[in-house]
Amino acid sequence: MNIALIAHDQKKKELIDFVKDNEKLFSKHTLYGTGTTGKKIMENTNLHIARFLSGPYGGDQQIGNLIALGQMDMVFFFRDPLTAQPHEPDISALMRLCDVHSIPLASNKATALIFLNIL
Ligand SMILES: O=C(CO)COP(=O)(O)O
Repeated sequence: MNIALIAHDQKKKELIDFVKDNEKLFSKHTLYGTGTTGKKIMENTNLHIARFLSGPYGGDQQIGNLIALGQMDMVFFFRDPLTAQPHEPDISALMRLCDVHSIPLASNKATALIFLNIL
């Protein structure tokens, strides 16, 4: 599967720990990420992440493009609901495209844990 990994700054540690804990499962898939999230996951695991731009600079939109093209199977996007994001329209657009194309989106760890069953 093609899987996108994205986290806002306050959620990066949570996503990195989650990916580390499940590294063997994730290693079976092709992984994509926004710039900083992808970099930090690669620094903390042996996984390769195809990185796009950082979220505020267009990374969310680039991942949305792959969703629109039917080239993304699952999205893990640990969002920070308590901090205003300058690129909120891009974030909404990414989540909207997941709904338009019926792509599973885990926006928090509880959902991500359930998604593990189908990795
Ligand atoms: O802002 C993001 C998602 O909206 C994530 O971007 P980074 O991974 O570059 O921090």
